[in-house]
Amino acid sequence: MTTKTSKPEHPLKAVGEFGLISKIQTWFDEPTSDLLGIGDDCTVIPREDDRLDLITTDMLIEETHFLLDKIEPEDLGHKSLAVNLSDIAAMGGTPEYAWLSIGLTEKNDIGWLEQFFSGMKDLAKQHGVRLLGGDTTRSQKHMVINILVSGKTNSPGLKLRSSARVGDIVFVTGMLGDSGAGLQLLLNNQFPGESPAEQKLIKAHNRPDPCVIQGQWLGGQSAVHALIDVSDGIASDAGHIAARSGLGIDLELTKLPVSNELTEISGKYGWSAIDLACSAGEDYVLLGTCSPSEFDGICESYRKAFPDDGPSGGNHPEPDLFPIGYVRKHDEQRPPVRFLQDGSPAPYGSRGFDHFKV
Ligand SMILES: Nc1ncnc2c1ncn2[C@@H]1O[C@H](COP(=O)(O)OP(=O)(O)O)[C@@H](O)[C@H]1O
Ligand SMILES: Cc1ncc(C[n+]2csc(CCOP(=O)(O)OP(=O)(O)O)c2C)c(N)n1
Ligand SMILES: [Mg+2]
Repeated sequence: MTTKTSKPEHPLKAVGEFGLISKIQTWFDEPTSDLLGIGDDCTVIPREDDRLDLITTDMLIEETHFLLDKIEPEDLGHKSLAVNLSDIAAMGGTPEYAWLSIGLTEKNDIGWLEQFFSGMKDLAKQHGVRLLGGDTTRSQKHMVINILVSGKTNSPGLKLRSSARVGDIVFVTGMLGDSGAGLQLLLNNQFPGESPAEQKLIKAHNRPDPCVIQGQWLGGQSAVHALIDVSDGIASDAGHIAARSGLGIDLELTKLPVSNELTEISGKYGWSAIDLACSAGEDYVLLGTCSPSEFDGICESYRKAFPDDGPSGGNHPEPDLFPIGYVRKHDEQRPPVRFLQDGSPAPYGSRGFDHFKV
């Protein structure tokens, strides 16, 4: 990649983001297999009559998650809620309520905030989500946005990271790598983008559409077993399904769905579209596993259910389920997620995004 921000090494680099989360789990003495707890896209709380409450929270910090002068305030409001709705979608759930905590700097004046809230409200309305509370503080240097979203599903509709089965087809619901390329353009000071292709990649990064209705639909399919959203890149997110299911995953590099715009702009700047698709993250498509005998039928029904762009257009130009690999048994000799090129192990290693390793 042409643009790398050089940051000092973080003291948590060796343990990493996910190693730290495991430590937090042990420090709190929280079990690893309990539905209620840490480890999936949402916390799941069983209620009466088979209802399951879903709760998720994600934080966005200026300069870590966004560049304030390279994102429209409406888009930042949209994205802050979208990344949380995406976690509800990844459980096969329906979002209901949101809580917003914000730390504001002198750069966030009232006009800017009105637009920020307009972007968030439009997405909330689209999905029937109500803002029920939050907290507001001053922040000295960086804007901080933390949203908590609650939602619901039921036992048959719940899709866990731990439910993959050997032989399942691994699929994604949309293009990979557009968002990562959009970020590279922003880091190269190309905002709002020179060409329609560049603008589209920046939009995929700054204004991702969460796959909420797609997640609900997949939740209704018993042949779909595991589901996660792609926030850290498929290399990492497929790894979460593999780890939680105690299995391995093989992903075929030639099958990754990559947009024409990503191919064009990667060619223009000499970027690797495959690297962006595997490890840049923030695609906010869903990655799932499905019984192989039922996959074709599920794809056909999916295309009928989503004949066009979905409710807000956005970054899913060809609604489809794209098969990208298989679930296999765990094998100590192989990495949990292995990349193949035309069926043979590829000389390719890829890690997803980790806050302490970048
Ligand atoms: N600081 C924390 N304390 C407790 N649980 C955490 C913390 N950070 C993350 N988790 C939990 O660890 C799991 C993985 O988190 P994360 O990778 O952020 O998931 P996601 O990509 O779905 O947001 C989730 O179940 C999340 O609730
Ligand atoms: C300025 C800037 N630098 C780097 C990134 C890339 N980036 C930041 S966070 C992230 C991964 C997703 O965020 P995270 O906080 O890990 O969300 P979660 O996995 O918890 O949903 C990526 C790819 C970015 N969006 N903006
Ligand atoms: Mg998170």
